[in-house]
Amino acid sequence: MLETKTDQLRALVLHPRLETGRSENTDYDLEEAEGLAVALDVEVVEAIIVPVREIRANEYFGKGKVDEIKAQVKGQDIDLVIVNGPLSPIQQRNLEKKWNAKIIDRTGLILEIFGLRAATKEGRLQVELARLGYERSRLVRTWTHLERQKGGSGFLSGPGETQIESDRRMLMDKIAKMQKELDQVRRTRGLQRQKRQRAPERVVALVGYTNAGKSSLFNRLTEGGVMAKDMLFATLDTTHRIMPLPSGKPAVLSDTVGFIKDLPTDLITAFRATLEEVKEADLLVHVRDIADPLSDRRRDNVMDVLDTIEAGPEHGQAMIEVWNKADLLSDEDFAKVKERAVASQAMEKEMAAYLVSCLSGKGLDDVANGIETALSADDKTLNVCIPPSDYGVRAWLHANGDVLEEDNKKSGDCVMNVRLSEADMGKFRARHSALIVD
Ligand SMILES: Nc1nc2c(ncn2[C@@H]2O[C@H](COP(=O)(O)OP(=O)(O)OP(=O)(O)O)[C@@H](O)[C@H]2O)c(=O)[nH]1
Ligand SMILES: [Mg+2]
Repeated sequence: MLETKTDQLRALVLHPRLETGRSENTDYDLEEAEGLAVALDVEVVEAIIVPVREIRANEYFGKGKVDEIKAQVKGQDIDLVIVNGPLSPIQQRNLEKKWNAKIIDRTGLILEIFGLRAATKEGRLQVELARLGYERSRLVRTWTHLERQKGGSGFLSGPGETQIESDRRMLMDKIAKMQKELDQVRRTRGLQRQKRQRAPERVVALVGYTNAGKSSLFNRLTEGGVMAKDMLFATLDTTHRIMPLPSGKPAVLSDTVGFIKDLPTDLITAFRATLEEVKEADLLVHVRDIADPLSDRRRDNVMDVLDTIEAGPEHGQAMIEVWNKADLLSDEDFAKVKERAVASQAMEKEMAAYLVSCLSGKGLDDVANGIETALSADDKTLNVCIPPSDYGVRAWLHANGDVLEEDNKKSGDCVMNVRLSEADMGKFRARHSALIVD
């Protein structure tokens, strides 16, 4: 359904700048908040930085500011105030009363965005569950999709006490029901993941800050990929596709939810299943918007989130970086950044980075090669001698490894030199150590 301009909520974006904290990047923070608001399809009437000397328990902002903003909300006919920071339920409630407008804080905003973007059934359930948890702690109805349009019943008026009680009961029921549903979806996904692990394809997961270009890269890299009916696992959902590696071998590429600064804990919990997948990937590809002035800070944010789920290089997981949006760099910056990327590829100790533009397609071949190189970095070779009775093993080696040499002896034995990933090598040693020569 197309919404006309007049249906859009008129929003005021406030970025609280704590006078005590570091504040050098406030402009970008404001810009990010504004961008998120736009992503929600609201009309941003104004976005302003509000200095906060001390956070007040009741209304977050000082009295003077609260009155000032009240006048602005009234004067500009604002429906929604987005506060780009954490509000306690009480602060949110009080400000809503005072300003007579709907308020959402940063967590609420991020939840809404995730809700809009969740593509899979699991994703939708996860967001909804996180949102319900958040609502429960607030005892006020947050902004739901149904209420997005202007003039929805009771949109601006807060619920009364009995309403709150029955809302709370309803929420608990709903949470329990969804938790069940989600458990079911997770079981299915767990099974799929097991299948994927048993399958010979390596799993490569894209991670990165929201809007860095993960999905764009995903689409680019899987362009030539088949939707793999003939592959070993049954379902590839919208976020898993086959990527043909330059050697011709297929890998499974998985697109993931974008990370963001101050990811609400509710969301991290809700997305645990998705994040598990990140953890178990053979390789992480960290997609970064290299033209973003806050690129480095956002890299740190992403690494922090990875750390909380015990994924990434710190936890022994292979990772490379893709520096996207090269087309947005000036010629001068491009040359400098490119030099850094090339240098990183040559250095053992540094994480290899590849400069690309998903928009123009420039650099994508290098990324594909980089992925293949990283995937095979820990490969090991092995000499085996397989008697005819064990020919199933031979097929397994062909499916899972690179057969570098193969010699069929007169005796019927097959002597092979095979390159295997570390993981497959482990499996092979555990099951067929008797067949290993050396
Ligand atoms: N100029 C330019 N824009 C790009 C490039 N790659 C992606 N974009 C744009 O950046 C925006 C975000 O791209 P996505 O691929 O959706 O980013 P994402 O990381 O998947 O974002 P989330 O899923 O929201 O976390 C889109 O508007 C893309 O068109 C690029 O190389 N250059
Ligand atoms: Mg995406």
